[in-house]
Amino acid sequence: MSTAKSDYKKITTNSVQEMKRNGEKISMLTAYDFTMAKIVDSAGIDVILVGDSASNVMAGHETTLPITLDQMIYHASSVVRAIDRALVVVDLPFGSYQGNSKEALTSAIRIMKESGGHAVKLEGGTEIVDSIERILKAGIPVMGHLGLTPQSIYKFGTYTVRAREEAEAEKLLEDAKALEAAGCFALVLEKIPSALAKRVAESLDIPVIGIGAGPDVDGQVLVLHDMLGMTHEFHPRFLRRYLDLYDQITGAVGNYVTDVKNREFPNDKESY
Ligand SMILES: Nc1nc(=O)c2c([nH]1)NC[C@@H]1CN(c3ccc(C(=O)N[C@@H](CCC(=O)O)C(=O)O)cc3)CN21
Ligand SMILES: CC(C)C(=O)C(=O)O
Ligand SMILES: [Mg+2]
Repeated sequence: MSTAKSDYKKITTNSVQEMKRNGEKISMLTAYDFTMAKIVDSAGIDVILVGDSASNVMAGHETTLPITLDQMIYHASSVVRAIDRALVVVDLPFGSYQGNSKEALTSAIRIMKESGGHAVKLEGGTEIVDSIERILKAGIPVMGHLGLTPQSIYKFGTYTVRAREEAEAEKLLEDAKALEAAGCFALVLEKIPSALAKRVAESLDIPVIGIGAGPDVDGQVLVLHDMLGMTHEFHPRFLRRYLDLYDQITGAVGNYVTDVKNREFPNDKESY
């Protein structure tokens, strides 16, 4: 497939599964606010993730752990108001689903009811299958997330590539199969070897969307602010920058400051 954006009018969980069956790659980016979501949706993205990376990108926290369910709902409701076409998936934040399956369901229902998002994403494998099943029984689509799972960063201590060792790789494949069996409509794989990601994508019928998982998966996801070059200090190997907005914004703001200082803004045409 060499087409740019596909001709789906509205993306659903069924559409992304159909894309995998048809060999069409799935495009996914994060968004956390109305204005950015409107641009990304108009540009033809398939899936918008309201990621808990908002904790880093929007709020300046070091990890994704501090962001709350209320804050995720605020971001997600802003995104939902902007979109005409994309499927909107919302991360369940740390602490809103790990307690038990009832807590997970309550959190997922709040996301759906209060934000208008279309699906939720949870980090983890077999240990959260009962929660996933309970959420699915309520009619809420679930996306899985395996490999580098930032909500468990303190268990691992680093953001290095995951599942390099054979035992870990087998465990990840088993987790992926368990998520598919539980009924997840798709799965994110973060920062794992390409060969393993390929194996997972070939072993599953549901779409596998990679970030730092190589080319042989069914779709790709990046954090919007990273690919736009706004997050200056963040340059993992998997990141491709499509713009250098940090530098461009710095230049624009610098020009504005100069104009104000030099009394060159506003001019007559810009005044009443
Ligand atoms: N801005 C942003 N982009 C992301 O992709 C992102 C977030 N925030 N926050 C939540 C998680 C955390 N993620 C991460 C974090 C670090 C690396 C990483 O590769 N860090 C180091 C290497 C660390 C190591 O190898 O020990 C790097 O090279 O930048 C990758 C994904 C992905 N997610
Ligand atoms: C990096 C993606 C997959 C994510 O979970 C996030 O942005 O929170
Ligand atoms: Mg996340």
